[in-house]
Amino acid sequence: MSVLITNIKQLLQVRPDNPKILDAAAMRELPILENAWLLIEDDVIAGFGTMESCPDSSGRQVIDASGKIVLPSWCDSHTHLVYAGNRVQEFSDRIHGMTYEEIANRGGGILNSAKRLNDTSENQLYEESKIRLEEVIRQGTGAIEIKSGYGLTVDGELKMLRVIKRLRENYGIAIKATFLGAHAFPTEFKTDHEGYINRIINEMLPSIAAENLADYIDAFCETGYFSVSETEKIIEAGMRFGLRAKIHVNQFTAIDGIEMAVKQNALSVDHLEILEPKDTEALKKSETIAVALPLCSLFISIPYTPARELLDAGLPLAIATDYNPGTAPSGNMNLAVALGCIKMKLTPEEAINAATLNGAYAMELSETHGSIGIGKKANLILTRPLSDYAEIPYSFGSNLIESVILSGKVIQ
Ligand SMILES: N=CN[C@@H](CCC(=O)O)C(=O)O
Ligand SMILES: [Zn+2]
Repeated sequence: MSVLITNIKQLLQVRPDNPKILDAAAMRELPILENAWLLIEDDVIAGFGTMESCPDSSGRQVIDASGKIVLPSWCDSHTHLVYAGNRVQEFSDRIHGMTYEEIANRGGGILNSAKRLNDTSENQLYEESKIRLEEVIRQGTGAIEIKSGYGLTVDGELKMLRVIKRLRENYGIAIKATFLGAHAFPTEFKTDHEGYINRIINEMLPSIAAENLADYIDAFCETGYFSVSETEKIIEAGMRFGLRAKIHVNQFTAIDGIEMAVKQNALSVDHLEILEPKDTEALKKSETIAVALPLCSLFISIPYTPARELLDAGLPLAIATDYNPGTAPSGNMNLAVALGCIKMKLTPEEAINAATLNGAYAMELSETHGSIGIGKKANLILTRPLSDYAEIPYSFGSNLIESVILSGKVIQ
């Protein structure tokens, strides 16, 4: 199958040299082609250029993109999209003044979702999750990471990861799976951390590896959750099974988890709403990327990741949604990009780079996703007619997407 997109007003993120990551200096630039064409053969980008060199359209499906913008699909490197039910009751409780921490302390939060999930069948969980996946695809996401972590039992974690596997098999979107058994301590292990960590290491990890269900390992490294040394133990165990770390850290407190994660060569450290100069120092000269989650900051009213501090230190940054029932019940990357600009003071160029190529890096997908280049996956967003790409974060409440292309197939 061959699809030719013509008369593209602005083709964004054109990087023929196919870089794998963009540091702060590179993030300032968003290479574009004006009045462009793009050719898709099967599921990959086969060519692009300006309209003077547009290839013959005969025998090809032609999409006229006059006035419209084309960009690579969003790469959402941090989600918990597989979950059961929702937490609307806690939403009301927070509106009435309770904090996330208070709700968690009375057995709500992650443990609430875990109870629901363990009472839900694998089929039901798949049906609920696929609705969310289909929605984020329509919102322009073309590569996504999905975590487990609402099972907290061997069966529950396996159930979640099998659902992620089924989603990967049934949809054209790239999906990476992360094992997050260390999301919270189940009530029965509240005073027996070692017992639960042993269960993660000796029971969950071997079963997951036997079915090849995970790409990465994660832990919630936070005061009241997993300490730095507990997190390190879990990372090391994951690495023995070939799972590199992506770590929840510095969401509420800075406890030196970033330094440890960098030492363990984590792929990403995610959240970072609370950041100290030593954390930024630790990230320099590392291959670990910082991932900001602005929808979480918006939804539970916590600080936004100080993106300018990270960029001023020369570091690369990715933006993701954190789609989950408790702190960010939305997988809308368009909104995450807009908040990156409005609340984190990123320029539109920086925010789009953070949500495409750097997001792909945070899933080890930047070879194939996140920019326009020959041979890269044909996962694209086509906007409705716009004056300029800066309208994408500017018109933050509007749906600017006219259609998306996933693995070369046009989805309206
Ligand atoms: N902080 C840890 N995990 C999720 C929230 C989980 C939940 O509340 O269900 C997050 O990234 O914000
Ligand atoms: Zn998260």
